[in-house]
Amino acid sequence: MRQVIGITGGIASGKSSISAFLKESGCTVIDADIAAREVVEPGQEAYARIIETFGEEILQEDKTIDRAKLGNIIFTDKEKRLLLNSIVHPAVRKRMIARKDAAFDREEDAVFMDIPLLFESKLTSMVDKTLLIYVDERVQIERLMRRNGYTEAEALARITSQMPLSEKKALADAVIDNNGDLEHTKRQVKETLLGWDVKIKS
Ligand SMILES: Nc1ncnc2c1ncn2[C@@H]1O[C@H](COP(=O)(O)OP(=O)(O)OP(=O)(O)O)[C@@H](O)[C@H]1O
Repeated sequence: MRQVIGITGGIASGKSSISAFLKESGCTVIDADIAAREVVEPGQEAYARIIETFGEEILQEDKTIDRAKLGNIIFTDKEKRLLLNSIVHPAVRKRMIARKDAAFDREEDAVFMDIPLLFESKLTSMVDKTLLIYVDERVQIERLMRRNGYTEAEALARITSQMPLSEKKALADAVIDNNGDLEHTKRQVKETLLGWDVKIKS
């Protein structure tokens, strides 16, 4: 049975680390953040619509969209934020679905989608199963401080601006504990996938 498995979690909970492991094991992992960047590149349909809507002043000299400028506009204007989302979100979904279809055409058994805001953006209809990468807040703060060079307060501010991982836990089909070392995490992923009848190489 072909399955689409959504990988989610919080900031610095370990989604990318798990995705890298799955890719090394020969799986297709479709990254929502990457798709979101690709659909607004020059030449894409969403790119043209964004310029129509927001004007050429949001372009940089090299004609790419100035994401910071656009971010500032939508940060203070809810209507514009919804408008931008109505352009970008369907394009992202379409792109991810095309990648998934291509993987299934290659006879792959399962496809993974790394979607940080899987539950918040109600994208669960895109996936058959959800895998939550979980860490305790203490570990999350430490890893975020180390990775991004944040102070503890900066790390905590970013964590608390998101839906609590404890809430996401209740929504997920399986929870992977990433508090320990990566080998321990990988073992849990393999076991969970085995339980779902998904075979991966390593
Ligand atoms: N089990 C682990 N043990 C030690 N360090 C880890 C572990 N898992 C992840 N890390 C480290 O923690 C940081 C966050 O992990 P990662 O980038 O995979 O998280 P993420 O969920 O993809 O983050 P974001 O959504 O913020 O980009 C990275 O620096 C990573 O190397």
